[in-house]
Amino acid sequence: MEELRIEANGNLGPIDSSRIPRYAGAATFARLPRLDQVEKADVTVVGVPFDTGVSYRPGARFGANHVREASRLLRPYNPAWDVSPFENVQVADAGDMAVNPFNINEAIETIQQNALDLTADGSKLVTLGGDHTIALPLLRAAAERAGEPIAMLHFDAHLDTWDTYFGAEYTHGTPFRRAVEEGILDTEAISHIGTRGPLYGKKDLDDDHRFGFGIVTSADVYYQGVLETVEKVRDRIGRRPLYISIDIDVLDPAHAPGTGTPEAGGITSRELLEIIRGFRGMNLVGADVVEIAPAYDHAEITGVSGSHVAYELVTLMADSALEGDRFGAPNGYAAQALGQKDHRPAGFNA
Ligand SMILES: N=C(N)NCCCC(=O)O
Ligand SMILES: [Zn+2]
Ligand SMILES: [Zn+2]
Repeated sequence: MEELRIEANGNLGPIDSSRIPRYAGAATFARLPRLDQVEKADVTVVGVPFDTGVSYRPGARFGANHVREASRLLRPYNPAWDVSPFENVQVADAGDMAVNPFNINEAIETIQQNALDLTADGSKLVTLGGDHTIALPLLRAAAERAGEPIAMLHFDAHLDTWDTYFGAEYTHGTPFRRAVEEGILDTEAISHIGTRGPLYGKKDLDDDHRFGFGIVTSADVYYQGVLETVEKVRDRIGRRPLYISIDIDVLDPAHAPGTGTPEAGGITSRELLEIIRGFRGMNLVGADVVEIAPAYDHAEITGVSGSHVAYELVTLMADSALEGDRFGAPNGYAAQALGQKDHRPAGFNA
């Protein structure tokens, strides 16, 4: 069947859902072209079907395709930013990395190499997991491309700075401890957001603090709100090269039931989307959305959350490619609601 796509500024966009029903055909992220259909992508979305690192419910190996399916309903204009991301930059879907499910060490090597290959021409990567183990090789590749240790914001119910499970060093509960040990993170500029739930002991927090992490708990987001959360981390990170890793279990299980290690008391999808919008102008060099396990999902709730989160990350990358300094510029609906109406995108009336 012919693909009728939206095209603008020389960028090949999504299949036009007003001419080809959005539920028809094979899924790519947001119905965007595959990487082999474009000359070069500024932003590449890639899947990593890998969940050999999980400590509880398996199934995140199916996460990327679940997000692609749920992303059919995304539309090309993002009103919270007044930006059409797929018009500003070329975004494409590279499909899935072929990762060995029986050998974690080999899988990590493969992911790192594939991430380096996909970013060799300067493209930025948004990776759909996969369990959280995959963040380590993705961070290695991002730090290598940046040429320096990078800042990181880690959205998660969990710290993921534990040491080992059953003696295993590379698991979904340990990637950020490994990353600090390897010196690939700028430990002046790393924070967890959305942390909550029971730990093994107080030592978990002491270790985490020693590694340099700041923590904005899920309760902090509730009590201080989106804007203060954004301001705090923006002050801490500034314009450093930034990687954002989003474990979907940062959301309350009501907003993301389809995940392997759910914890009650999470942030809402509205809060998460608004926090990302608050990062306008920050130097996002790479991102992932992980831990989506469709077997535990219902009515695509988690797939929808994941697809919108990835869409905001892509928008942040596309917005940064536009002219002008956007750092700290008010953005998102919360900023608008607080009276910064001059930044309200055209078309929204009071
Ligand atoms: N990264 C995620 N989602 N979970 C880590 C949980 C590790 C544990 O079983 O204690
Ligand atoms: Zn988690
Ligand atoms: Zn995690």
